[in-house]
Parts: sequence; structure tokens; C-alpha cells
Amino acid sequence: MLHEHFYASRAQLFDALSRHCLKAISQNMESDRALVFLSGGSTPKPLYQILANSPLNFSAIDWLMVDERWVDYQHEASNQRFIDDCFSSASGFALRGMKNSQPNPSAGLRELEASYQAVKSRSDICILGMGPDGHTASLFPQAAGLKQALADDCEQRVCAIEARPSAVTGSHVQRATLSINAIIDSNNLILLITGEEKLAVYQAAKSAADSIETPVAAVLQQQHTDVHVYWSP
Ligand SMILES: O=C(O)[C@H](O)[C@@H](O)[C@H](O)[C@H](O)COP(=O)(O)O
Repeated sequence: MLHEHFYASRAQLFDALSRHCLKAISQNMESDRALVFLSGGSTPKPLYQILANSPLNFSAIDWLMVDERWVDYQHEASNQRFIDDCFSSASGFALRGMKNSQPNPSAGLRELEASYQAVKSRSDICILGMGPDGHTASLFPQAAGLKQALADDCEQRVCAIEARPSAVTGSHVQRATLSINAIIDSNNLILLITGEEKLAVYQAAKSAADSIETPVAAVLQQQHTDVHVYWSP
């Protein structure tokens, strides 16, 4: 089921979304470590900064990534570096990376999978973004590896993707990403989008017939987990 949380301003959106996240994390932490999956991209920056300045017990939370571009940590396109920068004021925050020293995501996959299997199975929060091409996480339209990452019976948490080069991917076509099954295994699955262009892509994806062309449709149309869609202009 889709829950649409639409706001008139980004300030309202990030206020509501940060409260949603803090509640979800805190509830669970009474009995267990929390597990949070974070996306890169630029849209979630204000959310991460609010969370970073909240009184969370950061070291009692497993922070993992939704997806990564296969670039070194120092690279400006590194999602890990972007997220670490957003959380720089959060003492005890430690993000588990999704890139290793192997030459490409396929070669690095075994190590990544072991690392991502080492935390509990169901996430408390998974924050997704979306691109104007209908990608989410690093599930890019027509990408090599996409079919497997979207397969109902995919048991991997992490998958290797080689996207088709486009204006959206830039030169970063080698990616590691959560599989659809790892994404939807979540107590709070959030799709965070802003702007009219992404709203139109989202509205079309709700009934898109082919998730190989519009991967976010696989998230929106599955019946396993509710999806909370946060949007503002
Ligand atoms: O590595 C990435 O590119 C992402 O994690 C990706 O899935 C992102 O969430 C969308 O591309 C939206 O990105 P923007 O927020 O920058 O529009």
C-alpha cells in the first residue's frame, strides 16, 4: 500500500520525515539494535543533517547504504563520503560502506554480501530516492544485472549493476545496490522525492507495466511492504 505524505514546502517535508524516522528508530532501539539504510543523491541532505543533530544513540544503530557508485571514498561522487559529511556532527555514527578494493562491483560482491548479511534482516528504515529516469537505489532502467536484482527469488542483499550510460548516471555506471528483496524487507520503506518532474515520474510509475524500463515501479507495485512517499515541490 502507498501512503502519500505530500507537503507544500521542503521545510514541512523534512520536519515530518525526520519525526517519522526518529520515532521508527527509537521504538525499535528499546529491544534491539536498529538497522537503517541510507541513499545517496542530493535530496536527503537536510534529513540527514536533522538526524545528525538529534539525540540518537548513533553507535547503537547499524547504518548501511542503499547503493554506491564504484568510486573511491575521496571521489566527489562517493555516496559514502556524502553521507559521512552529512553526519559529521553525530558522535558514534559509523556507516558501513558499499565499495571495496576490488576493481568492479561484480568482483567485490562476495565481500559486500558477507558484510551486509552480518546485520539483522529487516531494516527499521530504508530511505530511497528516485531519478527522473525512474531509477531507485542503483536499479537503473535496462541495466545489466537489473533482472537479477529485481527477481522475486533473489536471495542476495547486494547486487552488482552496470547501468546504461545516460545523463543521469554520468560516467558512474558501475554500481552496487540493495536488491528489491532487501529494500522491501523494511518496517518503514520511504521514497523521498521533490519537484514537479519527479512527481510526474512517480505518478506514471504507479501503473507502469515494465519495471525493467521503470525500476521504481517494482517498489511501488509490490504487495509485501507499505511504502511511504514523501514529496514537496
Ligand atoms: O547513488 C545514487 O545516485 C542514488 O542513491 C540514487 O538512487 C538517488 O537516490 C537518486 O538518483 C536521486 O538522486 P538526487 O536526490 O540527487 O536527485
